[in-house]
Amino acid sequence: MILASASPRRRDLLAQIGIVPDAVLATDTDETPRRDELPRPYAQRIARTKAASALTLRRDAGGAPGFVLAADTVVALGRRILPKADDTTTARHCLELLSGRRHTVITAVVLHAPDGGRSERLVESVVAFNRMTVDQIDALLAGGDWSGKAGGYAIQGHAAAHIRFLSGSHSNVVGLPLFETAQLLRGRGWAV
Ligand SMILES: Cc1cn([C@H]2C[C@H](O)[C@@H](COP(=O)(O)OP(=O)(O)OP(=O)(O)O)O2)c(=O)[nH]c1=O
Repeated sequence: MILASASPRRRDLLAQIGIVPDAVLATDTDETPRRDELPRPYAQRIARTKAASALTLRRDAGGAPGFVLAADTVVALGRRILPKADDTTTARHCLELLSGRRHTVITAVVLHAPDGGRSERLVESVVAFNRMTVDQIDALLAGGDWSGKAGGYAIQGHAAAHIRFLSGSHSNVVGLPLFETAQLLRGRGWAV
């Protein structure tokens, strides 16, 4: 199996259910949303692109057919896609928007099977942040675990101290919904 993701979280989550990919391929996918693109179609498009790129890379390298798994996680505030935070300004902006509100975390999972078949799932969780003070947001930013995370926070990190509600899958928020991923794999003949 190839995991088409640079995310160490996805590797750890897969390991949690006993799956160790044979290779990890970070694809060079342009994750810029299209104009007026909505969160669900966006997550699906990006996950499909990551999977297709990994498939092409593997074929070009003459690799034998196998499973290719890709995912994309998006933090959505209504119809709005929050960015993946790569700097404190972006992370602060996200946290100010999320403070005191509920939002949706969407992960699109795409699985290519060795026989050429493809399966997909779109999984959603609802997360609610308590209202945060400026000092609390500053402390979260100082923690640094927001870096590279959709919406500028990590539920598995310091932000958990401010999350009062989660409905749905926790692993979905961290980057790979394990129950649904296991279902996809079983459906294509992988014994999970
Ligand atoms: C909301 C949230 C996101 N995240 C992570 C999951 C994803 O790794 C990341 C969203 O970006 P993604 O583009 O889904 O993934 P990535 O950039 O880490 O890796 P790749 O594109 O190579 O597949 O944010 C958390 O770890 N915790 C959280 O609470």
